[in-house]
Amino acid sequence: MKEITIYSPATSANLGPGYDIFGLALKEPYDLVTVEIIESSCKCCEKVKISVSGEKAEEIPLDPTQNTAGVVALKMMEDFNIQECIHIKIQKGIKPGSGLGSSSASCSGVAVAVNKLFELNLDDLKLIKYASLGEAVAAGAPHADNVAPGIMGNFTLTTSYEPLEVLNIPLDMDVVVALPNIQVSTKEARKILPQEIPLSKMVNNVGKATGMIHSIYNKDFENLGKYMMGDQVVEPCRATLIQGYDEAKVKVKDFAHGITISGSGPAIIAIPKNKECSSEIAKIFKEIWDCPIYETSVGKGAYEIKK
Ligand SMILES: Nc1ncnc2c1ncn2[C@@H]1O[C@H](COP(=O)(O)OP(=O)(O)OP(=O)(O)O)[C@@H](O)[C@H]1O
Ligand SMILES: N[C@@H](CCO)C(=O)O
Repeated sequence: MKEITIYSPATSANLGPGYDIFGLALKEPYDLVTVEIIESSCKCCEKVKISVSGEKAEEIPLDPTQNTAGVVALKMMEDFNIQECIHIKIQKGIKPGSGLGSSSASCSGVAVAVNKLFELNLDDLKLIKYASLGEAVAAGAPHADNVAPGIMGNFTLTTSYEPLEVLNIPLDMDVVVALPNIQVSTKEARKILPQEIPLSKMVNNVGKATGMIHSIYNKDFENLGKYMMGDQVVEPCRATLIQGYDEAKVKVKDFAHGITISGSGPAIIAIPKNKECSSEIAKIFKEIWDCPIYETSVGKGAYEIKK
């Protein structure tokens, strides 16, 4: 039967002061999402069947109403009156609960796959809207800062949620990412955040976030890293959840323009000063956490892999 496979990248959200707004697509790690049209007369009780392999596959729900990819597919199929049944095969390269947009990679991958397979011709913004519905299952809120770069690639700004508005900025930059073996659920890491903040912190964070955009346009990675580390609201709350993070911050100082928590953690992302510094940062991360490390760079959004 007809099928399509999508490369769906890991993404790093927030980048310090850009909570729920900033996001980066990474070249590695990534998920592969295959969607196959299966016999309409199949005996499966659902229109959407899911199977998962790879990183922590056993922890991922197969019920399409609980799996982030399933939720997106069901909604798209309902809206476009798609009668066929589909089998979603997710090969996880991104560990769930990582802070690298594992749940969102499935959402983005399936949105792009269903769009192509059924020739829906949806634009990126509509795909991001559908994909973000899946995030509500994993994070308790349909935040778009992972699915936006997951679909568009590069650096994205989700400038509005109602209505959804996303801006995309090309960015060619190396990063080093550590994935400490600590479990942090996005849902829980959102609950510990303050619902109200003093005006002074708002002023600080807007200043740092706007400074980041200026730095990106000027390819000034030194200032980008400095501003990225200036969040006074979210990062200080979550830093306490990641053992070893404070030590890492001190030890990478000479090698990184900046370091922060990726998404809701535990992943940590650093901007190296150069290639040699990238290896030094990777070494430091390995010593502290003895965990998977990715020396990678900003990359493309989800795309079809031609077989
Ligand atoms: N297709 C899926 N892929 C990954 N996780 C899924 C999927 N469907 C449901 N989940 C659930 O979502 C949760 C993981 O999502 P969570 O947002 O906590 O982590 P993450 O996506 O890796 O991190 P972050 O959003 O901070 O980058 C787990 O409870 C997992 O079982
Ligand atoms: N903006 C979201 C990203 C989760 O990856 C959060 O920090 O909760």
